[in-house]
Amino acid sequence: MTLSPSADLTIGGLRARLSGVPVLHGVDLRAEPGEVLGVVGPNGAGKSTLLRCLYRALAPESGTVLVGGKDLLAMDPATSARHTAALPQEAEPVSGLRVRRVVVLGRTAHLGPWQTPGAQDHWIAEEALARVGASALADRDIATLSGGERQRVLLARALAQQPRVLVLDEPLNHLDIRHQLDALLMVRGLGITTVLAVHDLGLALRYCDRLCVLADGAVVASGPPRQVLQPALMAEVFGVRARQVEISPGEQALWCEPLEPAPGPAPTGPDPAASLDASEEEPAC
Ligand SMILES: Nc1ncnc2c1ncn2[C@@H]1O[C@H](COP(=O)(O)OP(=O)(O)OP(=O)(O)O)[C@@H](O)[C@H]1O
Repeated sequence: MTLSPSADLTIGGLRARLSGVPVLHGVDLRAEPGEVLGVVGPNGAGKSTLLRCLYRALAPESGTVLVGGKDLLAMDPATSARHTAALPQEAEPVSGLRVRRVVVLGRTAHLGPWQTPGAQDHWIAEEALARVGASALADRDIATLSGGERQRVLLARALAQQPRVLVLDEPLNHLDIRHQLDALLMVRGLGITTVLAVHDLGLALRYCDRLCVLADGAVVASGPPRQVLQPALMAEVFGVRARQVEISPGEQALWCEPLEPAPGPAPTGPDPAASLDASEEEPAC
């Protein structure tokens, strides 16, 4: 791995197991300050497992995670929460709490043991809600929100945490296309180092500064999105034929189709084509 003294996040040799099964096999990764780093890969590649190590939901078996040069894995929970904040893929269920209160909870990492949030904490929470376009939801019970609304509120909570590194696991889940684009542009505009697991490779191509491709728990490629999402890699890792298409000067879109037809149920009964009499006329259309 190339060591970058300026990197905000440096992951070295990260190995993790789930239920005793090795899932990450020595992941090396870095993100520069303010960079949006997309983590992509097929289902089961280990993206969520990697991200869970970054927000301390999972203790890796070995390896290092440095945030701003400091050892994240050695930090106490509050210190760690000031360094990384997360939007987990399966956001924990919360009910009976108003949205405003949920977002203020993001300030906990900045408060003393018995300290209650002050005016500045509430102001930061309101600003975070505004950033994700969810101010109108502030007085709602979080349990009553739609999936996309809830996703935006939990993103606001992560922003209110004011971390050095933001860890977002599939933040676009449940969001309609407009809110997906708003969320990506908002994240890019924050200037916070962000690690983003994302399935939509077209959006990853356009909105991430760099991509890391995971397959079977190992990094198989990383670099600028246009260099990474090349046909050979797309075929080998994702099983698709892909091509980058210039849609306007400097703007690429990704076109994909399966390398071979998707597996379907085996045909049953007589072959309809075989029953056609060769002399039968084609129906007129
Ligand atoms: N509790 C568990 N015990 C054993 N293996 C697990 C457990 N949880 C997940 N796995 C396996 O670990 C691997 C990585 O899972 P992970 O959720 O990190 O993948 P992912 O890349 O985020 O997938 P997806 O794109 O489907 O969300 C998968 O093969 C998954 O089946």
